[in-house]
Amino acid sequence: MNNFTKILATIGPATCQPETIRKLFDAGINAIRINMSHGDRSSQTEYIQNIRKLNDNFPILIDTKGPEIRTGKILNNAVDVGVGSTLRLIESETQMEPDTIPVDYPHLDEIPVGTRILFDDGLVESEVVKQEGNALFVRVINDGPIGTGKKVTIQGYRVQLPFLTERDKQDIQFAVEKKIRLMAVSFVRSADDIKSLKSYLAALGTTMMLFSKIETGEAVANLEEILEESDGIMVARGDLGVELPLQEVPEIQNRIIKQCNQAGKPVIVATQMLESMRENARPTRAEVNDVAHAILQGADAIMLSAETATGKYPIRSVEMMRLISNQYEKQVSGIIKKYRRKEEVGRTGIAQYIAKAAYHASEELGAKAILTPTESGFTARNVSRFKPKCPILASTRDSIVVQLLHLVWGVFPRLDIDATLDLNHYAMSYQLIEHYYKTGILSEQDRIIIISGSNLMTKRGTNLLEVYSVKDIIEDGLTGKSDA
Ligand SMILES: Nc1ncnc2c1ncn2[C@@H]1O[C@H](COP(=O)(O)OP(=O)(O)OP(=O)(O)O)[C@@H](O)[C@H]1O
Ligand SMILES: CC(=O)C(=O)O
Repeated sequence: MNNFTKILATIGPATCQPETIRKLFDAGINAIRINMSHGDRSSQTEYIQNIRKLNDNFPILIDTKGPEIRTGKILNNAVDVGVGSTLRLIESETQMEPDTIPVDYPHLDEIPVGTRILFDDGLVESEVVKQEGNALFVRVINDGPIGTGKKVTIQGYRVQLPFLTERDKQDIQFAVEKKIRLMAVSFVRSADDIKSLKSYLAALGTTMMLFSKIETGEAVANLEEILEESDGIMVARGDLGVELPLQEVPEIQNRIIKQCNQAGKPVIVATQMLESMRENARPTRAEVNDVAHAILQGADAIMLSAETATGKYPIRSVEMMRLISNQYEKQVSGIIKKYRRKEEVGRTGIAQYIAKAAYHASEELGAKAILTPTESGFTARNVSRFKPKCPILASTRDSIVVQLLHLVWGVFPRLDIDATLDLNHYAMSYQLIEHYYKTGILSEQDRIIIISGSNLMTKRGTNLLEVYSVKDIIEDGLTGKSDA
């Protein structure tokens, strides 16, 4: 059992066929992202159907559009704009003339002359030179292509759209109908945004695991409260790099990863990780270094965007990420140990202490795995913080918890709907070990660690650490009495 770092791949025209999805699975992805800013209902429906045909339970994460502005449909899919040229921005769905760019924003008349407007995460930069009715005229500062559905960033301006737009609500309803349980939430600004989304989901009679995307200065400032309300975080470097000075992105990424690790919540590092592989079969050295760096910093998951959505080498991109993660992931515990030890003195709860003890025991005893029966995933997430060298085998009765745990570093979740909590402790341990023994994950000579709550019935939380030799427990059987 390898592949502790989780890989999230964005699906798109390059990868939506079943045979390609199968290859993505085989290359080692752990979840698929559907970016709701692109495609239409029929393509999104097709993606979900094709994924589920191969694996009905495969984790799918929708990424909301959020209160953002995008270009409409551009003729021939992209237009090259030159430095010094003037473009006219209007609210429209489709481009009618070459020098007019349609955008999906009704308040263009609020944007003052002199404002910087960036397209496609800053690829093309421009400045407003004139307002005329509802149209804005901008002068291009650096040239490049402007494509269909590309992000439009108006610097220093707070977009006048509600946190949950009508479009987002429709997209979320669609995801709920399709029984999707993971969501990356765009442009979260505060904990209140997440609370309002939870209320909206509750009104729809459901819950989802929510990954807040940190992509603005406001979100960076409110990280602690956002993290508290969220199930996980995504470092959305595309927007971060245009909303804030680009050179600040590395230190923000570092801070977010540390804070998520400390809270025991999964963090995904996203955007341009192997960007050049959209066109090339091999990444740049800098990209390989970026992926390695995110892993060594303690990221739970790394993401592929256009590389797998529209790129020429989607499968190779996943394979490359796997090669890099396999090279570095076993080194993470040594690197994070120093700062973790300092942080935790005097702050540890009982369950956190047991998780830490499980990590230490696994290293000293050379354990094959740490087993955690878990209701909410909390225990498994807490062990994952220490990045042990052996897998964390988590079994839970809750399918939404399984989905989340697929994105947590080093955790291999299993849905165990038959788990009975009225078993005595030994019998529960026996059943778990027997399962992993029969499926070939454990063998007789292995030692394993189980952490759980001593009183399964009252669910008082994790307070027990046990160490077993697989051979002994298999010999002793369900009741713990050896026949010999
Ligand atoms: N479903 C899709 N259909 C077509 N193209 C897609 C799809 N998903 C992604 N893409 C393409 O891949 C590019 C990168 O994907 P990514 O998901 O990072 O989007 P993005 O537009 O940069 O926005 P975001 O900030 O939401 O991530 C997109 O700009 C788009 O061109
Ligand atoms: C993923 C995303 O939305 C970003 O990087 O901005």
